[in-house]
Amino acid sequence: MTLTNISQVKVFGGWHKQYTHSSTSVNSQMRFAIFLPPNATTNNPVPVLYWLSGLTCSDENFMQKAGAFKVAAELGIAIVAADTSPRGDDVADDVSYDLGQGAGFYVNATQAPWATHYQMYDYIVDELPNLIEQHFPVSQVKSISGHSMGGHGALTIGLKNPSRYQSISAFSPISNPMVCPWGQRAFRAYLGNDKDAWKHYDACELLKSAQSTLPILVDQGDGDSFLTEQLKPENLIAAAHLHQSPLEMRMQSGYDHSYFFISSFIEAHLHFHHQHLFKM
Ligand SMILES: N[C@@H](CCC(=O)N[C@@H](CSC=O)C(=O)NCC(=O)O)C(=O)O
Repeated sequence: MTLTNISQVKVFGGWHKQYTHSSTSVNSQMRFAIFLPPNATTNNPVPVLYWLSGLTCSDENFMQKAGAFKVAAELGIAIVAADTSPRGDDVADDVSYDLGQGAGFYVNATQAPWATHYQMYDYIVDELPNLIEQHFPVSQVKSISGHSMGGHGALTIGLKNPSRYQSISAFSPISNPMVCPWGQRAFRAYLGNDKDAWKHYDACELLKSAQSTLPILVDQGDGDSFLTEQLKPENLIAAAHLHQSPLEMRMQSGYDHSYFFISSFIEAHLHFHHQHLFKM
């Protein structure tokens, strides 16, 4: 698979680079960004934190706003930021910000017109890590994190694939998409009306049926304007409680839904993942 490098810049002794490539799973051109810490070499492959962003985002929001590079460089962790959907003139879209391009919800769509390209679950779980491990000085050891729609993606992908990841974290995740407007709209479009199909992509439903899970850290601002209607962290806590799943939910006083919040706590998330990425 050919990667095309479209930018590279040195930061905190490491490198931030963007690439485009032709994706077989989503059947379109895709772009991602990678941060490589200074100690990443062929002789010293480093573990990777995969970052999934929220509605309206691309690979750039996290990389430009989260302030993650200094600590990732110190800890020797690579970070890969994916796009949030397939893109392009021939890719189905919607006029609203919460469906279509920029809003792929990290599922494999089964419904027309979305199913042709919206296979973001396969892209994130299989295709992107395979590409990253083939082309960069990284190991197969990985963890996953994300924000809002990307927090939902990190939780569901981590919970469904406990052997592939070491740890999961999320900022302000859409915790129970089956019962909130953002999730219901996306799942109805991408997955159809059968709610049994929705359960495979709902973190609360996955926790309810989980016997054991990876360690999970969630930070949620109590000043978040989406908290009550869309995010529902109390449902995640209740679902984790059923089987004593290892969830640490931290309510953070006064913080909103923005990248100001993410940048305030990203250091703690990197340390949390470091503890699990390097325990082997
Ligand atoms: N445009 C919408 C809200 C869009 C928004 O807030 N997007 C968030 C993620 S929300 C959940 O997935 C985001 O990360 N935006 C990008 C950023 O850089 O802040 C509206 O106006 O309500």
